[in-house]
Amino acid sequence: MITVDSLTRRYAGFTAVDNVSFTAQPGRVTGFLGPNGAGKSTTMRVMVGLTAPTSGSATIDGVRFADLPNPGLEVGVLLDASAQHAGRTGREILTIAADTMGLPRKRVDEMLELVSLTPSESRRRVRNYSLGMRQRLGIGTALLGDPRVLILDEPANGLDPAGIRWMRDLLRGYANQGGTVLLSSHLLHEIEVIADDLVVIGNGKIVASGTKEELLAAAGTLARASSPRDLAHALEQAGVPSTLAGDGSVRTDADPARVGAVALAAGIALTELRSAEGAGLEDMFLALTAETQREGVAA
Ligand SMILES: Nc1ncnc2c1ncn2[C@@H]1O[C@H](COP(=O)(O)OP(=O)(O)OP(=O)(O)O)[C@@H](O)[C@H]1O
Repeated sequence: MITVDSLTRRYAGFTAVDNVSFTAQPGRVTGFLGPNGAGKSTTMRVMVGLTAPTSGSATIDGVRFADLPNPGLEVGVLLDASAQHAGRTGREILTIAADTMGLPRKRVDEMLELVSLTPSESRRRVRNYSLGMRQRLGIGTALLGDPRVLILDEPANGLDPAGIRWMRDLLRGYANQGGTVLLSSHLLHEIEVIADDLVVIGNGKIVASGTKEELLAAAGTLARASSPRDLAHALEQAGVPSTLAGDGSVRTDADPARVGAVALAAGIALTELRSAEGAGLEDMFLALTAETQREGVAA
């Protein structure tokens, strides 16, 4: 289990991570979600001892990463797939890591096969790898020591849709066997398909956490009609409060059957009617993203 407890990291008056606490449990994939600059990488760097916390702690089964005798056998880490030595081949990188951890060389071939790098690809220098190949190699390096905890920063970056599905299946299988997976992303939908639990961070603070089901729980009803204003008006007349969302949909806490009945009675043809599953989380995430968006980019 990964435990982050009241973790704060300041840089010259700027608080990158502000009193953050959460856990990542064994047998679960925990998604660490937040817009660019939210503090995900900083939190993960503290977890693996690359950045010192200003206060608070991050531990793996109660032990700080720096105090683990042979960390690679306990925690698999992928923080930046492009940080691998560009002049070495994929096979060399895995071989050096295996030797450092005291693992048999056959583990290298097993990992190459697991991450689907072919023998000829494994003999190519990493500078000639695509980002997706680097991510695969990075995941192979993280899994080399058969650790029970995986910490992956944006591992889906650069993977194509087939690669993302491959990674999802790999991480699912790993968690199903009791492993603890923490992976970060700045994309809600990417993490939604992989994670069991979600921790959402914005401006250095945790803004939501819980199981995916809890966070995506039905948030009322979403309806669309050719004139959303007419629909909102009809709902208001019927005593059903609603809001007009920026995307032209009408949101309400009433259930879909009630909204359908009101629309029918008012002679309004609906073009969409469903429970607004996930809309709450998506709205919150978009608001967070907009808040942290740099000027100019937002426009
Ligand atoms: N060494 C440092 N010195 C000063 N500021 C830093 C340093 N490292 C990170 N920061 C700042 O801390 C904030 C959080 O950065 P961090 O890299 O943790 O965010 P992130 O959530 O991983 O973002 P991204 O999705 O863009 O990788 C940012 O504003 C960043 O500029």
